Amino acid sequence: MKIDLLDTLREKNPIAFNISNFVTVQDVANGINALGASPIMSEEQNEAEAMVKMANSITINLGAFTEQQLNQIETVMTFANQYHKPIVVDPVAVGAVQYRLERCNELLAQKQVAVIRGNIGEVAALAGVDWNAKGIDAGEGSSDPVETAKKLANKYHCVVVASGKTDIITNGEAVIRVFNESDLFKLYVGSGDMLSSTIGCFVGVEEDYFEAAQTAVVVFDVAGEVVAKSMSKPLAGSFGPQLIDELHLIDVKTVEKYANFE
Ligand SMILES: Nc1ncnc2c1ncn2[C@@H]1O[C@H](COP(=O)(O)OP(=O)(O)O)[C@@H](O)[C@H]1O
Ligand SMILES: Cc1ncsc1CCOP(=O)(O)O
Ligand SMILES: [Mg+2]
Repeated sequence: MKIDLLDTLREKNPIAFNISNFVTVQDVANGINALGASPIMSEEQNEAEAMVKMANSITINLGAFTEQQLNQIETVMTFANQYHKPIVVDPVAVGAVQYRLERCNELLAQKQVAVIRGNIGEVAALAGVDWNAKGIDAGEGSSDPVETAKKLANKYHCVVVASGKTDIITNGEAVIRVFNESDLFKLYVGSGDMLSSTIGCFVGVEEDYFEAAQTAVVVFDVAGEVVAKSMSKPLAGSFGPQLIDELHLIDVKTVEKYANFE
């Protein structure tokens, strides 16, 4: 695993264009800014081409899109493919809302993305695998998460990150599992969105998207684990800001020391 991509990220300070949701946009912007990227958000169709040309990567979060935003998202994805800029998609709640699932599958069928990052309920829905998702959360199911993630990666010829207590990263063949974790991630809305946008930062500096996704997951998970272990009162409200602080502080040595993957 290329953990020193963290240094590359900070040297290059990539412009990370994010189409976020109104719930978590500020945590996403501050999280990836603290990490060493340069976030920019936009919801305006008329500046789509300029945004894509300027950006090193595009992260599209489908957390709370409107019909108008969907048109902008389509335009942005078209330009991203045209200008060869990597796209990360976060398919929020596609396992729970049929409308979202249909729109997301349409986008993924028409455009080429670098990485899909969702919880296992979202990944299963896109892969067409049986699972009971619960709103924005993964929910429950008995299908094999690794086979499910691989199926989705092969369906859309991209890297898939299926997050959860264990995070699964696959290009459809090879699989890496990351075991760093904390229950506090589940209590902080936006953890998943921040992870997706962190992956967006790394695909902006590394053309091997499988490698980029691995580094992003390990950096993000270790940051959260380090924070959780350091808290005298491990509570949800203060976890988020401290996670942002740790994304600022974390270095290659710390990640190498605590990273737990195979
Ligand atoms: N059950 C869990 N226990 C510990 N960490 C988790 C758990 N679920 C998710 N995480 C961590 O939380 C982050 C967000 O993942 P997840 O909760 O699956 O996304 P989402 O918020 O989109 O549902 C990931 O870094 C993942 O490692
Ligand atoms: C609560 C909520 N509703 C629509 S988007 C959103 C945030 C989802 O964030 P995450 O998937 O990172 O928990
Ligand atoms: Mg999510």
